[in-house]
Amino acid sequence: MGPDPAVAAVRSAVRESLGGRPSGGLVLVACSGGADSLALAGALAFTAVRAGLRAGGVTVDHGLQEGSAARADEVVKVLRSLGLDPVESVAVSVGRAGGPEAAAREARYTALNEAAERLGAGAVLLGHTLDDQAETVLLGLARGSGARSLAGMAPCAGRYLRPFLGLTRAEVRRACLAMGLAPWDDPHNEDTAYTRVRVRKKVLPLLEEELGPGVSEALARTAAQLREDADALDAWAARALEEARDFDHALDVRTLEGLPRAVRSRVLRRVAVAAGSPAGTLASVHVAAVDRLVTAWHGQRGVDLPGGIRVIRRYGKLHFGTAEVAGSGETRRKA
Ligand SMILES: Nc1ncnc2c1ncn2[C@@H]1O[C@H](COP(=O)(O)OP(=O)(O)OP(=O)(O)O)[C@@H](O)[C@H]1O
Repeated sequence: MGPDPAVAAVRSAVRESLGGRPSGGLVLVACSGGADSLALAGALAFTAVRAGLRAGGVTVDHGLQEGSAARADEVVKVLRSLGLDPVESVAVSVGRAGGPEAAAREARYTALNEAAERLGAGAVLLGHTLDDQAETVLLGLARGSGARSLAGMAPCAGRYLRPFLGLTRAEVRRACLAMGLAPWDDPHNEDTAYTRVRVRKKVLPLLEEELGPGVSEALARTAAQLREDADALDAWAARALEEARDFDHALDVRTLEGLPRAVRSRVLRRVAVAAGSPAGTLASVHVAAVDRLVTAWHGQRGVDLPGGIRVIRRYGKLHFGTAEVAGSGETRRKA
């Protein structure tokens, strides 16, 4: 008798995601002890040996909940019992900036990056599922996001791999239990004070009830399609940027005018971020304001962006720089 179908599915998802890695390389699973990342650990332990890879694990203790250190110890024990080696527990201190959830995520990724560097791991696996992806897309739609955000989480981003984006949370949980692993259920996942939990527990079930089953799968498919579109537009923008930029890193307005707005706004965003405007606070209204310097210019002096970056149009070029530098340019122009 073969393995339980859910177990077979998680193993095959991990095998597919690890395909083509150089043999002998180390792959880490980022494990919280929840059903998703525990199933991931179980599937990795099974798959890695057969793929000629070494498998290890890291758990991060955010220190935010009662008993979190003991739980991290528990996770370490389970990962070791699966045969993973090395296994590390990393305690992080979580700041408050941007809210506790965002701060915990940032501290976690910093810790995972450091662990990957220290241990020489080529890949880190994350347990996000199709349901997480559907929630991300719905939240993005509610915020009016563009294609890049609606593309959701990438199956492969740098060293991070998400093998379970094609599997439902229920399927992954079944696999976890069928492998004899006891998941820890984070009480936060039940707390409807969090928008994401309300989307999971109220909005998506209502959509499924009213529109028919398969809404989450459909949202995840939308994400995958938009990822391809957004990748294509980004590649176009990268080429367009090379064409529009002169030796001085200023952008030629005529070249920009000839681009579709979707491509031009990507070029402008990219240059603004490279100049020092923080990606997180640079909103589409800011990019639209810079775009008007190109398409609807009435001699206005310039546009201020977050991070003290100023964009000015001068002699058919857009210049991005700190407000002081741009300001001195303006003075020169007037002189
Ligand atoms: N404490 C932890 N230690 C190690 N890995 C973790 C921890 N918490 C989460 N992860 C990893 O991140 C994945 C996603 O977890 P979760 O959905 O709780 O995080 P999120 O903050 O919503 O997602 P993201 O970090 O991508 O924004 C988990 O499946 C697991 O692989």
